[in-house]
Amino acid sequence: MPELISEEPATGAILWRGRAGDVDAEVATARAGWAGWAARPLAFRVETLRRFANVVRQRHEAFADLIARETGKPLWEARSEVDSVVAKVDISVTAYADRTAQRRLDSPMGSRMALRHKPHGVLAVLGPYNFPAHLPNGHIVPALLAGNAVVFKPSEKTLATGAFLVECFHAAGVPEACVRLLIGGPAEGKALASHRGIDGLLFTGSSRTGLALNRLFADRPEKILALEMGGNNPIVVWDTPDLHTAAVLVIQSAFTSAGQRCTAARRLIVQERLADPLIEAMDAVMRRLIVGEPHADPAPFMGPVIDNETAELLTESFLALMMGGGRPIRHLERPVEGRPFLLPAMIDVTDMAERPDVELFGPILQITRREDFDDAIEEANATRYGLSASLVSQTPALYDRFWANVRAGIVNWNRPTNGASSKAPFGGVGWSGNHRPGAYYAADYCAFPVVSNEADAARASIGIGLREA
Ligand SMILES: NC(=O)c1ccc[n+]([C@@H]2O[C@H](COP(=O)([O-])OP(=O)(O)OC[C@H]3O[C@@H](n4cnc5c(N)ncnc54)[C@H](O)[C@@H]3O)[C@@H](O)[C@H]2O)c1
Ligand SMILES: O=CCC[C@H](NC(=O)CCC(=O)O)C(=O)O
Repeated sequence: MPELISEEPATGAILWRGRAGDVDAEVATARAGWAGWAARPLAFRVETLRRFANVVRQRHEAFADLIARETGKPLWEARSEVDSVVAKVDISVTAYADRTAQRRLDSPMGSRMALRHKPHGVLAVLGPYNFPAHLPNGHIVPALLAGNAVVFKPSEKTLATGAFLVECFHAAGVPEACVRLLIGGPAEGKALASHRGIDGLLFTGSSRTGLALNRLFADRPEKILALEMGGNNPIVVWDTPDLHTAAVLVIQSAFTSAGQRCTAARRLIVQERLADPLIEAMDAVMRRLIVGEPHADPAPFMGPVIDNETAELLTESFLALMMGGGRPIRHLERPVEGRPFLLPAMIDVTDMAERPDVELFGPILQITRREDFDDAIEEANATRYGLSASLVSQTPALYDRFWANVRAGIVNWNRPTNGASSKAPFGGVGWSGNHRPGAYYAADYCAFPVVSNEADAARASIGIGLREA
C-alpha cells in the first residue's frame, strides 16, 4: 500500500504519515457491524452521539490546533470549525425527529397507517480538505443517528484531521466497526465509491469529482448518492450608500478561509456608478488584511491555501484571466518563497470577451460592472453552478427581484455569501449539487421512508366485480 503524508501548508512540516487503507477490509468490517448498530434503540444512538460531542468538547483545543496546522486556516477559524462539529449532534437529533421520525397517518377504517424510516446500511463518506472535520462530520453524524454504518475517507490533504475525528467517535463508544477510517486519495475514493458493499455515497468536494461520481452511480439507482459540490458564486452590489460596509461584506465573502469555501464569492457584479469608489474602499481594507501562519499573533485574517500545487494553479488561472482581457487591480502575489501564501487579488473582467465559468478555489475576486440591474442578475446567473448568491442593496424591491430570479440554493441580502447555518438545509443547484441538500436536510438522505398499513387481525372482502356464488 502506498504511503501518504500530510504537510502543514504554512511551514511544510510533515504532520502525519501512513499507509493507504484496504477498501475491501473496511467495507467488510462496516457491513459486519452495521446491523447491530441499526438494531439499537434511537435513544441509545442519540446518547452515544452526545458522548461524541462531549469528547470533542474535551479535546477542543487539540482538535482546533490540528485543523489549523493541517489546513493553514487561522486558529480562531479552526476553533469555530470544532464548534460546528460539536453543534452538529444536537442539530442532527432535532432534524431527525423533524424529518424522519415515526408518525401515524390518517388511514382507512379499521386499519392504521404508520410512517417509519430505515437506514440504508453502509454509507461511504468522502470529505474535502477545506473543512476537514465539520463537513464530513455533517454526513457522518446524521448517518449514524439514522442507524447506518460509515466508511469515511478524508481528503488526502487532511488525513490527520480525519483520523482525529474518527478516534473521537470511537472514544465516545460508537462501535469501531460502525465508523471506519479509510486512509487514501482519489484512487481509494474511486475504489470505495465503486464498491459493491456500500449502500450509498455521501460526497462533499469539487464538481469535477462529483460529476464523475454521478456518472458512476447513473446505473445504480439502488444506492443513495448525495453530492455537495462547488460554486462560482456572485455577490451583487447595487444602490447601497455605505460603501465601506459593502466593501467589508465583499471581502468577507471572497477571502475568508483564503477563498477556500464552496460559498465564497468568486464574482463581484457592481453597479457601474459604484464600481470605482467600491473598489477603492475594498483596496483600503485589503491593504490591511493580515495574511499569516495559523498561530501568528496578531491573528491573521487568512492563512495560506492548502498547498503549493494549488497556489501555482491559482496563479496560472489569474494570469490566464489577464491574458484574456482582465485588468488586474490587486495582483495574486506570493509573499513567501516556497510556501502557498497568497495575497487576496482582484481583477476587473468586464471587458473580457468570455469569462470562464470555473471555480477558482482561492483568494481571487473577479469584478464585472453593469449599468442595469436585470443585466446584473443575468450576469449572476451566467454559470452552471448555483450554490450561493448575495445582494448588497438598500432597496427591498431589488432584493425581491434578486431572490426571485437568481438561481442558487442560498440567496442572501446584505450578508456575506458564506457562513451558512447548520440549522438550515445546505445545498445548491446546477453543478453545485444533485438536489440532496445537506446540513439540516442531511436526515433525508440518511434514511428511506417505510409506510405501513396495519390491522391487528386479517379481515377482507371483495365488494365489487365478483359473480354470484
Ligand atoms: N457544497 C459543499 O458543501 C462543499 C463544501 C466544501 C467544499 N466543497 C467543494 O470541494 C472542493 C474542494 O475540496 P477538494 O479539493 O478536497 O475536493 P475533491 O473533489 O478534490 O476531493 C474531495 C474528496 O473526493 C476524493 N476524490 C477525488 N477524486 C475522486 C474520484 N475520482 N473518485 C472518488 N473520490 C475522489 C478526494 O480524495 C477527497 O476525499 C471545492 O470545489 C469546493 O467548492 C463543497
Ligand atoms: O466550504 C463550504 C461551506 C462552508 C460553510 N457552510 C456550512 O457550514 C453549511 C452548514 C453545514 O454544512 O452544517 C459556509 O457556508 O461558509
